[in-house]
Amino acid sequence: MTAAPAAALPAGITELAVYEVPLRARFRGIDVRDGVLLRGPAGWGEFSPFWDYDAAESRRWWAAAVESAVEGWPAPVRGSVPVNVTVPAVDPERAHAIVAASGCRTAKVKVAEPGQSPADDLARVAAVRDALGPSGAIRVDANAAWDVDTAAARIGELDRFGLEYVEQPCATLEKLVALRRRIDVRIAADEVVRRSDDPLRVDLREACDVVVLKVQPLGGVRAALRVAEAHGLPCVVSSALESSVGIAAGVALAAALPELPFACGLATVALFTDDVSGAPLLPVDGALPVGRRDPDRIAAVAAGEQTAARWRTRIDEVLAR
Ligand SMILES: O=C(O)CCC(=O)c1ccccc1C(=O)O
Ligand SMILES: [Mg+2]
Repeated sequence: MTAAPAAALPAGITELAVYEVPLRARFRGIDVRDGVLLRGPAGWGEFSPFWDYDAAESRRWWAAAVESAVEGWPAPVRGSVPVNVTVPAVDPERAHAIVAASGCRTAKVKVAEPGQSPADDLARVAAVRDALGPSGAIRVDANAAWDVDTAAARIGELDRFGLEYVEQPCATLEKLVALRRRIDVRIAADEVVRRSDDPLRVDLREACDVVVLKVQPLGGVRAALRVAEAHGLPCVVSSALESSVGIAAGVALAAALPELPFACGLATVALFTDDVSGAPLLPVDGALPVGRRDPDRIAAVAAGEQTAARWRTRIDEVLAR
């Protein structure tokens, strides 16, 4: 970064670097991913809240980056983390190719994309089942797009291909509770937890079977471990589409959880056309190794001055109280 933000950075932060990397396919309305890397005594951390999130919501993301850079992470209880391949809302041929190339035995498929039809979802999930074979696991993520009736109908159709769970099918806790009474497929809670004012106190009883944990939105590895403990449900660690620096924090969380019954959504560096690290955290045989990544390729993926300036402003807003 050419100039530091105006506000004082936390003690120990010695360097900021802004990256910008195009995605291979549009994902959650994003074509280019950007974010800030922070260097501290424990190593590098990532701060990359989405641009549609305000300063208040971004504060937990900042806390996660500072934890990574200044404090570091709790000790791992496993040395590698099984992961799912993430399939954006692409056509069936592309979905098939993404899964086949991944080496993963679990796939997470985006469904209910605005502008697409139920037939598009069915074709994509069919292609993913074909690529995985009968023994692979398929989960779908609707990102809160459906009302209860629509969710029940769509999940019934998609479950023809065998679903491990459906992530955030409806927006609210009440709708998830109503839906869960009507379907046999497990429900995973994502947005209702990570976008809540208090993720520790969301009443998930009867709303879901699985909790999705994301390091940045929950405010760090330790904060996410507390969320896992508070709910006492099986957890899946997933990314917020970070570079390998941020993904390493997700892997640290997954590695520190007492139980890890499902594959984690941490293979998303594969959605990037490039990475901040020359040793990107990409899955080998469906798993990621535990360990940090340094941004040794930051010069190659450095953001332009406009993007860098935008991030300086954003950090100032997050630090202003
Ligand atoms: O879980 C995965 O497989 C990848 C991560 C992912 O889907 C995601 C990434 C960025 C923002 C939101 C989401 C989401 O789970 O909805
Ligand atoms: Mg999700």
